[in-house]
Amino acid sequence: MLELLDSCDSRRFRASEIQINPSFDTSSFMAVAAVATASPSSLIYTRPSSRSGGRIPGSARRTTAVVMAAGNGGGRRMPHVLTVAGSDSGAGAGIQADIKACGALGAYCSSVITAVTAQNTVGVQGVHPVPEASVAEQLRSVLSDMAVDVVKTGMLPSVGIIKVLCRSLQEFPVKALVVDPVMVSTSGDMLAGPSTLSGYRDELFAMADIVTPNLKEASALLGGMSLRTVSDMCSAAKSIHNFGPRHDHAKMYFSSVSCCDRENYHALRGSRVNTRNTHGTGCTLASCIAAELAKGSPMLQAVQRAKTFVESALDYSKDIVIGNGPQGPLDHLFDLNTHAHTAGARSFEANDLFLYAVTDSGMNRKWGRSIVDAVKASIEGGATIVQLRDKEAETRDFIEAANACLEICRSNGVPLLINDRVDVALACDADGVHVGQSDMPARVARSILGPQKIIGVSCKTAAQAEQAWADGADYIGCGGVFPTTTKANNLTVGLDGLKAACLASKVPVVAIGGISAANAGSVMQISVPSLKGVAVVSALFDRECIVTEARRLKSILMDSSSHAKLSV
Ligand SMILES: Cc1ncc(COP(=O)(O)OP(=O)(O)O)c(N)n1
Ligand SMILES: Cc1ncsc1CCOP(=O)(O)O
Repeated sequence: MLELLDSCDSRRFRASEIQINPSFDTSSFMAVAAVATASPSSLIYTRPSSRSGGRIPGSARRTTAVVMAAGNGGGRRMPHVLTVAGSDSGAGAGIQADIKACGALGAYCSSVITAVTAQNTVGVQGVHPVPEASVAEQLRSVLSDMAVDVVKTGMLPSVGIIKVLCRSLQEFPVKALVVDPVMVSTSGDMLAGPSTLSGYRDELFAMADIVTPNLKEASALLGGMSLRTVSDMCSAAKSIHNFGPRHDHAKMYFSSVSCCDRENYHALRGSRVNTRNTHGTGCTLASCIAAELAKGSPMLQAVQRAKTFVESALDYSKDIVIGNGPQGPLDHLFDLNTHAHTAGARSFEANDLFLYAVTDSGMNRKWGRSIVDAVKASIEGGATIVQLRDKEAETRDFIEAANACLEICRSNGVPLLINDRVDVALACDADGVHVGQSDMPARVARSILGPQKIIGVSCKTAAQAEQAWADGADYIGCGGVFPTTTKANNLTVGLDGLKAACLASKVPVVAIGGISAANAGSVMQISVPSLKGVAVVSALFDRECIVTEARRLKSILMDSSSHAKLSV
């Protein structure tokens, strides 16, 4: 399927395309993938202040800088979608859905409101078109000032408004036009009069790059034609295509199952999600296509990504309850919320670093215990955070061990991080990762893992600490403080090096390397506020009784930190 999709990539922005989507109004548009594919690297994450101790996180500062630079004519432009649609008071569809969907995919979304509707999960209680002159004024405001890449249309309640839009697009051409010919709501209520059919057919379709009717709308556009089989849908797509788009490589997409152009037929299969929360899926699909086009995706890729997004949103939203009616909305921002909602997961606090247990598979083998028993014992002894560090494990075994340890950590409210392996952390939904200077850069890990996960970075110097903060790290691990045999070829920074890094660090610090009950007190006594604890491997896992050693260390740390507090 992907090969077929790729074969059309060269036609970006030139093709006129038609999609008939029969299933959004019947809850049948289903999740193929459990993981959202909204390209994470293009999202700008700003983390909540509770995670950042009130400071402005690096990512938020960068966003501000971009906005200011763009105002001065420099800086980075954001992909920009303008939605021309109706307001849905319930915010499941219309303008509100469009803005959320574009935002979730990293595109800026401006809005021209064509109608104000009163609706909820029960149905549509009122439709009030906005006067044509006001629509024209809104269009001019946005299009004359902002660099809009793609226009996406939703509810256009009258032929007059369709004509106003066509004139604006002639005056201010954009890269692509996505037309979602909204006529009937998912609840079956009429949102545009029959006269708009001619407006679409005679005016707007000729300018469109893709048209995305659902089955009812496709049928209405074709004079009530019955559309039951895939073959019906294919011929409907071709008929609708004949209304307008005139480009050489004209394509047609139809249904959640397939899409085609003049020469090719592409399967876009999914499976059904059993949910009542389907309100706004049509608007969301069209907006996602628009957002992807604005980001520069070729049309088929944009359609595929949009479909994946909607499928994931349906899957993630299937159990949410908003309103009492039969048709609930999606949670468009599921990707931002998912990890925060993971049962047992909680946000990072600096004091989590107090007694940081870093596992070692070799040591546990030597003492004849499983990783799970070792982690259990460290938590029983008082470890406040655990890192799974295994340089030899096969990926499958690593994930299995991580899942087992995660269960223990979650039930004890202790975060579990994965050493080096962002893929393993993602696979088991661990609380985060710890990366070194030669591993995946923290800013890349952040863009992959999203705003909620914990990211620690190994740093030996003030400059590395500064960089880690700018990259969005939650904490740094500084060391080796003392010589150690656990990690080969590791430069020792000593207490002075630790102090320098702590003084420079804007995020909490944990000391690591050669730390044991014999010297943990001296580490904490450097008394720099950013130093929050010690991370140990052999002092716990290369001992006969992990619980006893953890308790001993904890009590030393508590003594020395209260001593340090008194002497500050
Ligand atoms: C808490 C903590 N600090 C530092 C390290 C070292 O990480 P790294 O530099 O990536 O070395 P390896 O652990 O990969 O050998 C750590 N793991 N944890
Ligand atoms: C992983 C790591 N990073 C710097 S030193 C070190 C090893 C710490 O092990 P130990 O606590 O046994 O000295």
